[in-house]
Amino acid sequence: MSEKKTSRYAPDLMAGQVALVTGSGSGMGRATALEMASCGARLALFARREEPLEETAEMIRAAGGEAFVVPGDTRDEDSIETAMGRIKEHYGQLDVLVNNAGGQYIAAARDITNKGFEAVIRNNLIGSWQMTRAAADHFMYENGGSVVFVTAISGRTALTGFTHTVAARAGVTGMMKTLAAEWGEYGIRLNCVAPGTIKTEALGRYPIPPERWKQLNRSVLNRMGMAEDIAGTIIFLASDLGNFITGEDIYVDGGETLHMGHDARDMINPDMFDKRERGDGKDE
Ligand SMILES: CCC/C=C/C(=O)SCCNC(=O)CCNC(=O)[C@H](O)C(C)(C)COP(=O)([O-])OP(=O)([O-])OC[C@H]1O[C@@H](n2cnc3c(N)ncnc32)[C@H](O)[C@@H]1OP(=O)([O-])[O-]
Ligand SMILES: NC(=O)C1=CN([C@@H]2O[C@H](COP(=O)(O)OP(=O)(O)OC[C@H]3O[C@@H](n4cnc5c(N)ncnc54)[C@H](OP(=O)(O)O)[C@@H]3O)[C@@H](O)[C@H]2O)C=CC1
Repeated sequence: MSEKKTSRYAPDLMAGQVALVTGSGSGMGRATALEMASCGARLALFARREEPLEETAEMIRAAGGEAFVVPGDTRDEDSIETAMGRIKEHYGQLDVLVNNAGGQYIAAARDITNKGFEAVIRNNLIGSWQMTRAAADHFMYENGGSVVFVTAISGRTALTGFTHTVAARAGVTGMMKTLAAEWGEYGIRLNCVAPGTIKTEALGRYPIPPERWKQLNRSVLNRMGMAEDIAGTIIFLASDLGNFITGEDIYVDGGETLHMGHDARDMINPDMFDKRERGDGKDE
């Protein structure tokens, strides 16, 4: 169930559409770009490092798809303007924007400086705003479109060690809802996908050995999330499948955020809750 799957949607689901995915040189961004290409979308790949983007583009081309690399930084207006201009020249249209780029560092709130807080807000909130505003200005006010933001589960629960990014992601969700209300009349839909703990290269950047992630994972589905789990939901929202969905915030966390308060399994007898063979009920 957890193995990587490709082409889960119809191969023409996104035919004729152009999609820009930020942070598409790795992790969820790459998985989304690959799967969108397998649905017939033509891709524009955006991140700071060109080499990983070229690798993604090569993977797409090797599978028969079309991809175009536009390096840039979501915090840098000039690089965004350049990217939009190049997309206009190359494809002449942009129908889907996935704001997936982001990142932060772990720190106790008492150790976060104002400069550090601002850096994380810039990377995760302001960057997403700047991309979205530019996509609307250049393409979507005129022709409509769909925007998906990748956030985090922090809208529903506290996430100690991440005060700055929780503030940024909650900001993205609020911004998304308000833009959805304002921009419906332009035919622009906006939604968020909030991932739980997802097994990507990024987890390797935390000071935790890989096996610890398995222990720390609170998904009720007994596995870690995969980049493809997130990609599938992003495509559902971005494509025509989500045609009447806007202003939504979908959690893809394997039930991670179901845990609130006490857990009886820690207090009573854990065996009571063990997985058991079920009878047919006749003798019970
Ligand atoms: C959401 C839940 C789960 C999420 C999972 C993932 O996201 S997986 C993704 C896994 N993670 C990633 O992918 C990592 C991505 N993270 C980053 O790229 C950076 O954290 C960034 C977003 C702040 C870069 O913004 P930038 O280039 O604008 O920043 P800069 O380098 O110039 O620093 C500005 C200030 O920020 C502070 N500060 C910065 N780093 C640290 C630190 N390690 N330690 C302490 N403090 C730190 C410091 O105050 C610094 O000022 P100083 O003291 O130098 O005068
Ligand atoms: N993995 C997880 O468990 C979770 C991740 N998230 C978030 O989901 C998103 C994807 O995560 P994941 O795939 O795991 O992470 P990755 O670090 O693999 O991907 C993030 C990508 O964003 C790009 N990026 C970062 N900052 C910028 C920027 N300022 N401008 C342009 N590109 C940028 C990076 O490329 P480059 O360095 O080349 O610019 C990188 O490829 C991120 O926003 C992450 O914070 C949220 C919840 C959980």
